Amino acid sequence: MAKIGAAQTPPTLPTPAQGVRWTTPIVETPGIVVLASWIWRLVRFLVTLPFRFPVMVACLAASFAAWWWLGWPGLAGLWTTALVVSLVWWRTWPDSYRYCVTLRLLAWWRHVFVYRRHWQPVLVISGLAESYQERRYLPRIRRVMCDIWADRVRVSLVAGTSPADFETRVAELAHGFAAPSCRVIVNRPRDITLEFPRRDTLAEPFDALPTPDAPELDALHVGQREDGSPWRLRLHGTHVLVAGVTGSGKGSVIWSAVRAMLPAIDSGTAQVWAIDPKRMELAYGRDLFAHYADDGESAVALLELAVAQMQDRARRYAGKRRSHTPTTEDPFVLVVLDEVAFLTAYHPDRDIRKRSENAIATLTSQGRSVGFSVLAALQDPRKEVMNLRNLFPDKVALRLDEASQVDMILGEGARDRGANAHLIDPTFPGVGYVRMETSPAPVRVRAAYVSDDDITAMTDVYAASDEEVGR
Ligand SMILES: Nc1ncnc2c1ncn2[C@@H]1O[C@H](COP(=O)(O)OP(=O)(O)OP(=O)(O)O)[C@@H](O)[C@H]1O
Repeated sequence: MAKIGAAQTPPTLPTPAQGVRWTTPIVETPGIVVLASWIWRLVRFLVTLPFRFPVMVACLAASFAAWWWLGWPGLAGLWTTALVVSLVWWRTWPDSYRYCVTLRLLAWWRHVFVYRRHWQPVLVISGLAESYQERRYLPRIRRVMCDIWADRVRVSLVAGTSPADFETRVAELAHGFAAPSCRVIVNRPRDITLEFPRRDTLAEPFDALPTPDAPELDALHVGQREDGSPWRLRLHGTHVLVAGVTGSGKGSVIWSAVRAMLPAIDSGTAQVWAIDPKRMELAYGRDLFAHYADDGESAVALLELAVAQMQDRARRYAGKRRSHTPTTEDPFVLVVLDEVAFLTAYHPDRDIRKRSENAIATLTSQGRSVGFSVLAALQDPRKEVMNLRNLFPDKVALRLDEASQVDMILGEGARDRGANAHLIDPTFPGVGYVRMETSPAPVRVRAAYVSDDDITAMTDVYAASDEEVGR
């Protein structure tokens, strides 16, 4: 008799749990097969060892040969000679020694004791290990290389996964391998490199850079990239928007660019037209500018003059040439706009707002090929404040307030790829992220700091005379 309250099951129907179930049969692998597989792995390891670690194998082989033929004194002699050669090499050619010995040893060490050791737990916990038919597949480390500031781990992806899976887990990977950040570089299909900096090369500010003799307007040296190489900013043939909260160092990007252009300004092949609503940032070097405006009315007049000159140049070029080469007759014109939202959003006069927006839109959409560029700075990148963002092909994200603003500036996916502009330390002004034309992965950079004294010195040497610039 069924108990009161027990589940009632009709005796003729099987419950779903009692339906037919197929289970995978368990077949025991014979011991000989396991043994053969281990022997095969050992042989493969020994055969490939000289190709994978040629220097280490050669050292061991030479040591063994010295000991075999010459005994312990021979081995001691060999190692003493190696030590002396090493010391002389280190003292005489430190760079080549670092490249050929120190960094290779470091790469080997980090491969074995950091990446291989923690690879499985970090990848499994961060969700990058894949399972298929009850087997686990891990991306494979192909090689670890070190340079002066970062480790580069080359990885083969598991079939069916994509680099985007790694890009969305850069924070987990960085913390997992105790690195300050992680960047994903795609080499080929199923072949990526994870870049882990070992230290922050941009932690120390650096002074204004020397003025070049012949400035390249499409690659102005304005700062340093995280990997120690120069950060070159293109101005000729593009427009640049620099976004960052107050105190993030927008001024240093603008001033570094102007400084790098100085000889071209001096020779008359380039002009800077400046709009400075705060009257603090650019006023200091006012004499360097061909035109200067600091209130709404004069700023719009300046922008409309730039549009008129640009259109005149375009009319002259029509049907004759398709690109601009800076000359004294047709100089490269850089319109610098500090706090562009003052004109497009905050100015009380609606007419001024409308006219400036039209002028900026015209300059940014038509100026590129005739030698007119806009370099604009902005504190708040939201659409309500600046809806012309997309007319600027190149953007620099300095320290931002919110995570959501990163993609607004650098484009979709930039934050997933490691551009954490919202996490930049406030004590690191001038640090930011840029996207280079050659790669979708954002690059961390720092602008050189151009002090007030530097600006004064620049003005003393290079100030444009009114006659020269036709003011
Ligand atoms: N590249 C840099 N390296 C070191 N220090 C810097 C750098 N840029 C700026 N600073 C420091 O940070 C301070 C603020 O910089 P800056 O005025 O350029 O910021 P900003 O973004 O233009 O701010 P705001 O929008 O309020 O004008 C500067 O006074 C300077 O001391």
